[in-house]
Amino acid sequence: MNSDLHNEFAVRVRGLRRTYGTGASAFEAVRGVDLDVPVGSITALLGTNGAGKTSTLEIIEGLAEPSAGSVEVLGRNPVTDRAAVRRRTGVLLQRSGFSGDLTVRETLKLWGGTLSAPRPVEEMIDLLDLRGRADTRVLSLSGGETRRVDLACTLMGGPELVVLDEPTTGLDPESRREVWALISGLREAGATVLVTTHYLDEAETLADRLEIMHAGQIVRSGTPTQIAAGHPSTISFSRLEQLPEGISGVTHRREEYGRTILQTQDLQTSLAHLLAWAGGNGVRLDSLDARSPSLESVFLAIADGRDPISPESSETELLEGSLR
Ligand SMILES: Nc1ncnc2c1ncn2[C@@H]1O[C@H](COP(=O)(O)OP(=O)(O)OP(=O)(O)O)[C@@H](O)[C@H]1O
Repeated sequence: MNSDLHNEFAVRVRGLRRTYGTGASAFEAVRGVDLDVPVGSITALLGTNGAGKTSTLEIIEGLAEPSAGSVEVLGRNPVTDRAAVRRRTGVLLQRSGFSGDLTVRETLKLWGGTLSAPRPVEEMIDLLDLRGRADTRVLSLSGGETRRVDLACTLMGGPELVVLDEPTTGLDPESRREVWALISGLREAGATVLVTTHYLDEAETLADRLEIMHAGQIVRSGTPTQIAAGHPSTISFSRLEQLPEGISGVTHRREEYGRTILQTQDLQTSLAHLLAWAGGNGVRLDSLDARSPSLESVFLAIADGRDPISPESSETELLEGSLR
């Protein structure tokens, strides 16, 4: 690892702001973001639609300048030290700009020519499982294969920091899992990964640390377990009109898509109470489902603007200026 990477964070962002347009039409897409990506970690940046993830990532990638705040990537300024940072960073954009007329091998050769120390083309073909498609033109590839070519290019320079913007969007479940294995392998090889994704299961499976953005700010930060802690568990079943009053621990009830959904802070007690009532009254709870707090429930609460968490009830860092 490079000697000037003396600090423990591959990316450090402080008070980052990004405004599009000026005057009356100005829009602030990033509103004071602090973000640390520990060296050797996989950090996932998640967010509701239009939260500002891409706007933030573009600044980290050195493609845009912040309106305010500071960004350090591998200890350097990604805009003014762009050449140095770029050599040590692999970026996967949502859409790559490669010509579809070239074959996979030609594309990798061409890309390798732009790098100072590229890994061999044939090694990348094997790593991304593209051997059978090496002489196929990129425009004839499936979505998953095209994404693997993009990833091969991202990894070809042997980057210390890998920035992946939605790496598995549009991939089938099998290809997604292959990409997950590849990303985990990067961490094992000592690289740092910053990834954005819309898939919560992906973030939960892969990431050591999550940063959740909403309306231009980071509103939750921590491990997946820390983030889910303190959120209610849910019990659901096919809609029932008649339910007992005051099931122990239940804090909220709603009906959605033909199901009754109960939220509880004490899943075991509420479930025991409900089952005892159902058993005693000959009631069948069809499609009964009980689950502990998940990242999904946290995320939906943030997206809906209802966020039941309180700072006392969780280890999660409740960040200043969170939900509005
Ligand atoms: N060039 C631009 N000019 C004006 N507004 C923009 C521009 N680019 C993005 N925005 C706005 O900034 C906000 C943040 O956009 P951004 O693409 O960073 O969010 P995101 O979290 O990546 O969203 P998504 O996950 O939906 O792609 C959005 O409201 C978007 O409409």
